[in-house]
This record gives sequence, structure tokens and C-alpha cells, in this order.
Amino acid sequence: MDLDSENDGNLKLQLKDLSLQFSWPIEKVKEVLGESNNVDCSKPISPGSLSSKLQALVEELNIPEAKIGLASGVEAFLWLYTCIQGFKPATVIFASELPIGSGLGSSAAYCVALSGALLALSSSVKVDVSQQGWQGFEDDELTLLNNWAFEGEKIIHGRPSGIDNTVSTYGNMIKFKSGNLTRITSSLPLRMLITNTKVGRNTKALVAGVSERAKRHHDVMTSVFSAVDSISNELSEIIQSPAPNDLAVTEFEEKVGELMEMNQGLLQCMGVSHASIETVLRTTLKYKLTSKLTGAGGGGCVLTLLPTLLSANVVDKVIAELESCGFQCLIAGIGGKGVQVCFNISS
Ligand SMILES: Nc1ncnc2c1ncn2[C@@H]1O[C@H](COP(=O)(O)OP(=O)(O)O)[C@@H](O)[C@H]1O
Ligand SMILES: C[C@@](O)(CCOP(=O)(O)O)CC(=O)O
Ligand SMILES: [Mg+2]
Repeated sequence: MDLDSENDGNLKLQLKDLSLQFSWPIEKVKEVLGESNNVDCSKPISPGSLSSKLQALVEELNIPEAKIGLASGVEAFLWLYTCIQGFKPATVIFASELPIGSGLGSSAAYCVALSGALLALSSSVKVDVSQQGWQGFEDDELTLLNNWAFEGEKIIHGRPSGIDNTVSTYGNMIKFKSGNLTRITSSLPLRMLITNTKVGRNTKALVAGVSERAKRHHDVMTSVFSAVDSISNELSEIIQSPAPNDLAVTEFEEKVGELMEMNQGLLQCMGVSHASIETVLRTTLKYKLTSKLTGAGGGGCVLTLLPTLLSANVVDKVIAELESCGFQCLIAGIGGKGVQVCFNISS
């Protein structure tokens, strides 16, 4: 992402991955959202009564119907930009390596990257603009950044839990319950195959569907959510237990796989699986591998645990079979860095 101030009185947003560019005269944005001028960037807030005004600014852009899912992301940008930077003309260029709308948290990465870059150019954080290379944020700055990113996610998702933006902000693994986060590290590296079914889905609609089902079947869904909670607690204990010796690695991975299998069953109960996800589950099971959907489900990506001792030959075979179904595969390690900022990237 790149910010500059050389321009003609406009606020411009360039979405490189989608080859789209939007532009608003900054005076017009100020006129419409004027009240938020007084917003203090050290106190993240939601648009509240300004929501409809934000929507109007985005509706005027006439985003093509096929890309209308982007509208809420553009609203999130306008909100974060005006609250953190005020009403200065600028050009903001956004690019990402994540597939969009596939359950890998691209919306959270978008909100975290925007909040990070916007805050880095504000007086609220102490990063050094003259320093070369990537730099991190202090703990209280990360809290602020994460809270702003959560505001962006709310505009995109409706009622997100906050887990995606929290993981994007802090990196590695997070145990997250009702907004309380515990950073955890695994005693063993975990390797996953990510299969993108390429079936489009909408996080907001899927999450709303789970809430509706919970209203219709309150007691059943309460039990389902409680079982998911127990799975998360057990997983967190297992992955933090002392590093197993070589013999126990298989046992460790079998436990993780079994928890993934049970979690997938419960997600199916919630109504967020999909025929394409079931195809991935059946295909990987032929190779005795366990998979579960990720993100909000409904299509998107599926995770498959790749045990340490699994031969490269089997990995190649399972990937070939999944790709023959039209899916796209990539191998990922679990855990990575959180948000960082760099002032000298050339785009
Ligand atoms: N590279 C990007 N460029 C523009 N908008 C993006 C990008 N990545 C994510 N977004 C925003 O996030 C939305 C997708 O979020 P969501 O439906 O939650 O799927 P996921 O988070 O699983 O990828 C997009 O519609 C868009 O608003
Ligand atoms: C399903 C959920 O846990 C994450 C949604 O992630 P994604 O947007 O599908 O990548 C919803 C949430 O926690 O808000
Ligand atoms: Mg998302």
C-alpha cells in the first residue's frame, strides 16, 4: 500500500488486484461526512448514523454489479481514511496476495493493512518514516490498529467476532474468545494444504445464516457452539504442550486431525459446508488425510493437515486429484508475522 499527497484535491483509492480506481473530491467527502471531522484517531468508533452517508458516497461510484461485494470494502476504506487521516487529498494504492472472498481472511488483512498504513502516517504511532525496511508497532499501537481494523471488518461483515483482524494484526496463533486474546505458539510446526474450491461465497450472509439457525434451534446450536469451544480448548492445550519426541509426533498429529474432523462435522451442523467442500473432504480421505473448511465456509478454502511423515509422492497425488476437480492447491505453514509497515516500497 502506498500513500501520497501529490494530487488534485481528490481522494483516490486504487484496488490493484481488481484493476479498479475510485475517486472523490475531498471537499465533497468532507461535506458529506463532516461530523466525523472531529473524530479522534486514538478512539476507534463505528460510523453509526453516518453509515447511510458512507453508502451514498460509494453508490455514486456505480461499481459494476459483478463486483458489488466490494462496495462495503470501499465504505470501510472511506471510514478508516477520514477518521485516521481526516480530509486530506491522497492516493491510496492497495494490493494483496490473498484470494478475495475465499475464507482466508482477505477482508481482515485489507482492514489491518489500511489501518496500519494510515496510522503509521498519523501522529498516534511512533514509527520512523525515515527508516529503511519493515518495522513493527508497539503493543499499545497494535491494540489501536487492531481496534480500527475491527471497525473496518464490522462495515464489511456486519457482526464479525474480531478473530480475523486480531490474527492479521498479531500474527502467529491466537486463542480468541469473546474478544479476549491469548497469543500462543505451537511446540511443533504444522503444515497444511490449502485447497481453494473457487466457489464464491459471502461471509456476511453465511454468518447471518448461522445466527438464524441458532434462533430456530436454540438448544441444539448452543450445544454445537459449546462443542466447538471444547475443541478449541483441547487444540490449544495440545499444540502448546511440550514438543513431542519423534515417536509421539504421529500421535500429536492424529489428535489435531481428529479435532479438525469433529470441527468440520459441527460446521456442517451449522449449515456452512458446501458440496465443493465435501468433495475436498472425500478426496483427501482417500489418502487418509483430514480436512476442514476455513473462514465462514460455503465454498472458499479447505485446510488439509499434512503429517510430517507423509511422503512427497502422496502429497503430489492428492494435489493432482484435487486440481483435476478444478480446485487450486497451495501448501502453507501455520503461523506468520503480524502487521508491519515499510515506507520505501516501490510499487
Ligand atoms: N485485495 C483486495 N482489494 C480490494 N478489496 C479487498 C481485497 N481483499 C479483500 N477485500 C475486501 O474484502 C471483501 C472480502 O471479504 P470476505 O467476504 O470476508 O472474504 P474473505 O475475508 O474470506 O476473503 C471484498 O469484497 C472486499 O471488500
Ligand atoms: C467465520 C468467521 O470466524 C471468520 C470469517 O472469515 P472469512 O471472512 O470467511 O475469511 C466469522 C467471524 O469470526 O467473524
Ligand atoms: Mg472476511
